[in-house]
Amino acid sequence: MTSLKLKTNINRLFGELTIPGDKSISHRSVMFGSIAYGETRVTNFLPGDDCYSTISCFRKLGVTIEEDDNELRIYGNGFEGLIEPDEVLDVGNSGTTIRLLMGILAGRPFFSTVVGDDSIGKRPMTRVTVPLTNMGAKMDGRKNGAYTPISLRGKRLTPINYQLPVASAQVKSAILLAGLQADGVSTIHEPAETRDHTERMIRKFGGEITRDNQLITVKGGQKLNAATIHVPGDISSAAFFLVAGAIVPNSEIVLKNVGLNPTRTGIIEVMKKMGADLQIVQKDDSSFEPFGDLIIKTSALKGTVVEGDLIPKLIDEIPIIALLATQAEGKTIIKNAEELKVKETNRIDTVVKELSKLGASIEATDDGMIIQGQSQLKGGTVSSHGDHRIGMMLAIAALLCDEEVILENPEAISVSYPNFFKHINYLAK
Ligand SMILES: O=C(O)C1=C[C@@H](OP(=O)(O)O)[C@@H](O)[C@H](O)C1
Ligand SMILES: C=C(OP(=O)(O)O)C(=O)O
Repeated sequence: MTSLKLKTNINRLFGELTIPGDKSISHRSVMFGSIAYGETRVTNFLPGDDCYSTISCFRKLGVTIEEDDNELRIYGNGFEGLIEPDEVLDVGNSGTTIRLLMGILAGRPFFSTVVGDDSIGKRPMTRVTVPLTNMGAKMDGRKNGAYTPISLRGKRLTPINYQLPVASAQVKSAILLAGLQADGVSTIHEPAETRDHTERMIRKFGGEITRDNQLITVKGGQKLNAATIHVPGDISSAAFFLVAGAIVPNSEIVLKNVGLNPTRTGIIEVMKKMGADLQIVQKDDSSFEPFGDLIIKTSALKGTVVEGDLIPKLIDEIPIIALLATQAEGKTIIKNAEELKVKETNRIDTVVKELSKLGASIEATDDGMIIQGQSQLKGGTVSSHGDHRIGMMLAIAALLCDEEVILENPEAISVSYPNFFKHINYLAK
């Protein structure tokens, strides 16, 4: 494990950034390219570790995937084109890869084993193994099938009518990918709307899927055809610079080509409610995923409450929203966010622990956190705990610190944003 001296005490952030490709959409472009027929071309694919884990798994399943500087090309032969892998499928640190992959493998008539790193080994898998087993797949794993390694033998699947016990796009997507292989029509009811990239991908690849309020319906046996995908920038990555621009004095940042799918824009809603000087310009709704440019300027912020159906629309942004709240006037309360406990780390614990070290006034609750605003942040040694979003949040916090800040395990950041430090250095020039 290495450590890094972070940039501190910054007077201003200024300039224009093009945000790298969306992680959720990049994963799905490889998966759908692999289960469709023909040559899928993907531009602005995120070159993050998690997305390379997805590519590596599908190569082991027999799919030819070529990559050069500008483009990814995936040569799919339908679900039937996937073959039994000779090796275990290693998803690294990626929850999205393992859960969606299991949905695909559930319907394939061969044996496979999925594994990941230590963090993946602690994340719950029953949420996908239960519905997929109900559809007919055979699966087993450590602790009665709850944790990796998990072995699977896919089967001919029966459709399912399923009420999701948690608002999770990964679980929904795993069932949809299995549903596409089932003998009949499956329905999924989600307790709150979650990111809908899988639904949009099904349509983009020529399939049909319908939604009526929180009820989603998909028919098995549809043939998907290759597509040309341009991946918009990741709003979850843009979030770090939206917050940085709002809290570092005298700043103005333009963020280009940011994905603005309404199931992902909770951070914009919250920042506007807190009083952020944030504008959306050049919005383009004509593509399968909307995108646009964002302008953020230093802002006078006030505390807020973040809760309820908004949580799934900003789940990955909560660590950076917590930092934002340390600079707002008054109290911010984050509730109904217990899902944070089962991410790359327990993000309630790691956010509270690491921001407290820098002098923030923040306490953990059962389902979120309470933050008292307007703290002067100081220096210290902090850790990403191997969680990319915690590492990036701490690097943005350091910009406000007037003493030295050392970040342990900064490498984790390459999971979703390999150029992150380059982008900070560019804006803080
Ligand atoms: O479907 C996806 O691409 C994702 C869904 C979310 O997870 P959950 O489905 O577990 O909420 C999110 O936290 C993750 O970063 C990506
Ligand atoms: C939770 C995350 O990803 P995953 O679940 O794919 O590991 C994330 O990127 O914040």
